[in-house]
Amino acid sequence: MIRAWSSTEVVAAERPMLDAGVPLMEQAAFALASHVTRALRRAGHRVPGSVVLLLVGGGNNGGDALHAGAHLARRGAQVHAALLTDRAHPEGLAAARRSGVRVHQVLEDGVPPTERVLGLARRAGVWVDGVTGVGAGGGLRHPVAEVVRSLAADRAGWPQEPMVVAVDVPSGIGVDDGTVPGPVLPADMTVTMGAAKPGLLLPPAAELAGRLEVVDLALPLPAGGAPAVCRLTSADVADLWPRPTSSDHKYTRGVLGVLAGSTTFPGAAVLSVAGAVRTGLGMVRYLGPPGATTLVHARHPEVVAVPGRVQAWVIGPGVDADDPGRAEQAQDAIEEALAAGVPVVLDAGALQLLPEDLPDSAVLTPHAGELATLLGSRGEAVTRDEVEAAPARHARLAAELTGAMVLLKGATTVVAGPTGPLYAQADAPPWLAAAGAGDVLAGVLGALLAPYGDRLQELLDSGEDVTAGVARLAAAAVVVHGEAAQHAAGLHGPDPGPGRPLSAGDVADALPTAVGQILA
Ligand SMILES: NC(=O)C1=CN([C@@H]2O[C@H](COP(=O)(O)OP(=O)(O)OC[C@H]3O[C@@H](n4cnc5c(N)ncnc54)[C@H](O)[C@@H]3O)[C@@H](O)[C@H]2O)[C@@H](O)CC1
Ligand SMILES: [K+]
Repeated sequence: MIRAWSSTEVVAAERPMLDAGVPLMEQAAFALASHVTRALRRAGHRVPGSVVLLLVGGGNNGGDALHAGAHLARRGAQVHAALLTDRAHPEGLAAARRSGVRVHQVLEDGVPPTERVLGLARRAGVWVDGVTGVGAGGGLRHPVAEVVRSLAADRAGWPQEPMVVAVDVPSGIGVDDGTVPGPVLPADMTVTMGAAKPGLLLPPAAELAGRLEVVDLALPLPAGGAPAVCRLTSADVADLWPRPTSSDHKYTRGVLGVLAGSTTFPGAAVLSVAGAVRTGLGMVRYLGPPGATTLVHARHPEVVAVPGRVQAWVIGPGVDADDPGRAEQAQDAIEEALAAGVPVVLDAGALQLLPEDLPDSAVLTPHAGELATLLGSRGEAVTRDEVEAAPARHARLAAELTGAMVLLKGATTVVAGPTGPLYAQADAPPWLAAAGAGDVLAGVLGALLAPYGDRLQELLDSGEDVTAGVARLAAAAVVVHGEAAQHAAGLHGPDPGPGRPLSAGDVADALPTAVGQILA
């Protein structure tokens, strides 16, 4: 699991080590230089002869860049440092000069002239972004904001873009909330010090961080304390997977009720059932209109289409909340699920039928537009764009207002409960942005929740942190769904290339392979 800690916690953890004289900046800079070296080699270049430009701000982030530049210069790189303020880190600057880094004080009347920085930048194959790190907030300010904006625009126009390496974070992101309040130079790699920061995992900032490398500085982060943001890996998913044993039967493996599909959207029923069945569970009970039931049976004859006891529910994919009969049926199912105290996934149409208060064993699965509508119905008027600009904050707000777990779908999906760490999963290839993919995800999540349904009350009674458990399972469902999409898009294997188009059905069909690979 990748854990991200807030900038306050990281700075607090660094303090006793710095007081004890541990040379954290030297360690950080050495690791940074090593990562740049490795990245150059991966790209088929050698360090001697490579031209590196350090973009240096006035704090310790610039200090890291200068010290790393000194290492790279000693390894034979031609290193230039563009000082974007008049207060560059003194020891870093001295070390850089001693090692042959060419230092350019590019300020004119206190302002770095963009053309001059661009001139240096165009000669370099690697740009090291050491403008600001955890010490800055609220987006880059004038005048460095203009420099960074021009560099980002200039780079995008190059036939062969330089490699951008961000020091600690891409300068200008919202380090703790993942927002992008102003210009940011998108990085190919971010070398982050001590621990990942929330903005490196949360969208939209995370999408500007590139490959993430965490430098272990042995920081005394609170033992057992909760990080701000987590990201599950396939290995974490394997650990929590409900692997069947020889003593299992269909009821112990979980029975999932699926109320999905309508005359208008019968396909959603097929896809959400496929998501559940192909993830693996004891049984699916399907409730829907006759036409959709026929379609479901044609694909999944094992599905039972009569009501009965279930251990979890998926309610809402393809359900038209404006169809009074169907809305009433969905509402009854929601009430039944909540009264029985079993986990329930509330998707699509069901999001318009929510009761006032929900438990955190209910998982809402909106996309940004649906979340904006949901928040609007709770007195928080926001647009879809506002949700997309700060997904973590809005997902958390919706969780606080409803009491439920919120899984906000996107290129990076965020899971937020009313309390506890957030999860941010970036497992989906862009090919997954296709109709019906969300229906499959609802089914996957239902299949993962069903085996826990009967034990939920028991877990609550024993003081287990159910919120944390449900959040983890929701994040796990996103991992499995994303992995299946990788398979369906042909993105597995040593040299996968650009991938290929997929349908939601292809994703469902790839689920057994994805699960098998995760558990292998
Ligand atoms: N505490 C330490 O000794 C360690 C710190 N490390 C590095 O130090 C960084 C933190 O250093 P600092 O606390 O000095 O802060 P930063 O270097 O992150 O930022 C402070 C600098 O940015 C400027 N600034 C602040 N807000 C700005 C804005 N909105 N727009 C433009 N400029 C702005 C300030 O004037 C100052 O020059 C970390 O991100 C990491 O890179 C690492 O070396 C590890 C050890
Ligand atoms: K930076």
